Formats: sequence, C-alpha cells, structure tokens
Amino acid sequence: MTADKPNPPRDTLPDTRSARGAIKGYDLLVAKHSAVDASGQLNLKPIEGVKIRPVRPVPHEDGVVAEVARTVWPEVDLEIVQVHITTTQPGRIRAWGLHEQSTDRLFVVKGLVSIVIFDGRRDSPTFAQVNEIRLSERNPALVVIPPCLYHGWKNIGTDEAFMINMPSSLYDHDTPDALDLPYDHPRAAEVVPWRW
Ligand SMILES: Cc1cn([C@H]2C[C@H](O)[C@@H](COP(=O)(O)OP(=O)(O)O[C@H]3O[C@@H](C)C(=O)[C@@H](O)[C@H]3O)O2)c(=O)[nH]c1=O
Repeated sequence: MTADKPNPPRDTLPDTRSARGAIKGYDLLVAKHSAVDASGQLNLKPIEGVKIRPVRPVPHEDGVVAEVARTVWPEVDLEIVQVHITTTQPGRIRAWGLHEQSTDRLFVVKGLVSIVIFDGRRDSPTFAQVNEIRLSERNPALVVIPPCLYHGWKNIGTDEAFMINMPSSLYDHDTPDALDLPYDHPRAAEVVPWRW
C-alpha cells in the first residue's frame, strides 16, 4: 500500500481468513487504534476545557531544549503562581484527583507517564468522555486540566518519572483544593471507567 492509498476499512476486507468463526477467539479481538493521524497529530478529541500543546524538543550541540510554558501561548491563559515538581515511582498510580477551583498544567520532564482525564461534569458536552495522553521527554506536551475533572496518572516507564505542575492557584497547606477518589476504591470503577 502506498501512503496516498490507505488500507480499506477493516469491515470491507475480503471475508476470508478474518471471517468471524473461522478464527478461534475472533470475538475477543479488539481493533487497535493509532495514537496519531497520518500527519503525526494526536488522534484525540479533548474533553471540554482540556488543552494539549505538544512541544518540540530542540537538540543543540550539548543536549536538548524544550519549552515548557510561555505566557503568550493560548494554553497558558491563567497566571502562573507556582511551579512544582512531583515525581512518581515506576508502576505507581496517582489517581483520581479532582480540584474544585484550580487548573493543573502538567509537563512530563523525564520518564514515561500515562495521564488520564475523565469528564464527570453532568452538564458538559463531553460528559463521560475519557482522554489518555502518554507523555515522555521524547513526546513532550503541556497538558491543561481545568477544575472539576477527575484526573490521574501512572508511571508506565522503568525509572522514576518527573513531572512539572503549574497549578493556577497557590497550594493552600491548611485547606488544599484537592479531592481524591482512590483508584482502587471498590466503587471507583462505577465513577471512572478506566482500568490502569
Ligand atoms: C502541591 C503541593 C503539595 N505539597 C505537599 C502536600 C502533600 O503532603 C504532598 C503531596 O501533595 P499532592 O499529593 O497534592 O501532590 P501532587 O503530586 O501535586 O498531587 C497530585 O495528585 C494528582 C493525583 C493530582 O491529581 C494532581 O492534581 C495533584 O493533586 O506534598 C506541598 O507542600 N506543596 C505543594 O505545592
């Protein structure tokens, strides 16, 4: 197949070897989907209010530069009031968090992380939608998560992952704007349809 002549959709393939019933376990097979389109753009419809700005790492003679945030970017429309680093050990899951006021702005500096966002806002046009974004220093992006969305992440790499967060509100140590639904709570799957 050439690039300008894509494969026919799966259900128009000749009904020979792939025929249901001719292959053991066919009913259990799940069609894979590409994370990017043919031009390399993310194949993802963002939840209402979520913004993802892919960033291009620029190699130089001694290493690599990647921009994390610039106030002229439309994604950075709220003031930057604090910047902190949060790390996650390999295999560890941090979910589900929800902020009632604050917007999170996440950037994976090192490591391989799967960030998942779930829209539980009943009045949202993207209610019940899930976004998964896999990021690393090879595929960097700024991810903006507005308030009232369930979100969390898993370190799916082999080393400690380092992530920058630039929340839109100062962390209040006495009364943090942070609610948690532990991902392993027996009823968590009733709320967020995601298995890590
Ligand atoms: C954010 C923050 C936390 N802390 C302290 C409080 C706490 O004891 C410890 C860890 O705090 P956090 O768990 O809030 O840190 P953090 O890793 O930022 O938690 C995150 O969790 C994931 C699941 C999310 O949803 C994020 O939005 C965020 O809430 O660090 C500060 O001292 N200053 C800060 O600015």
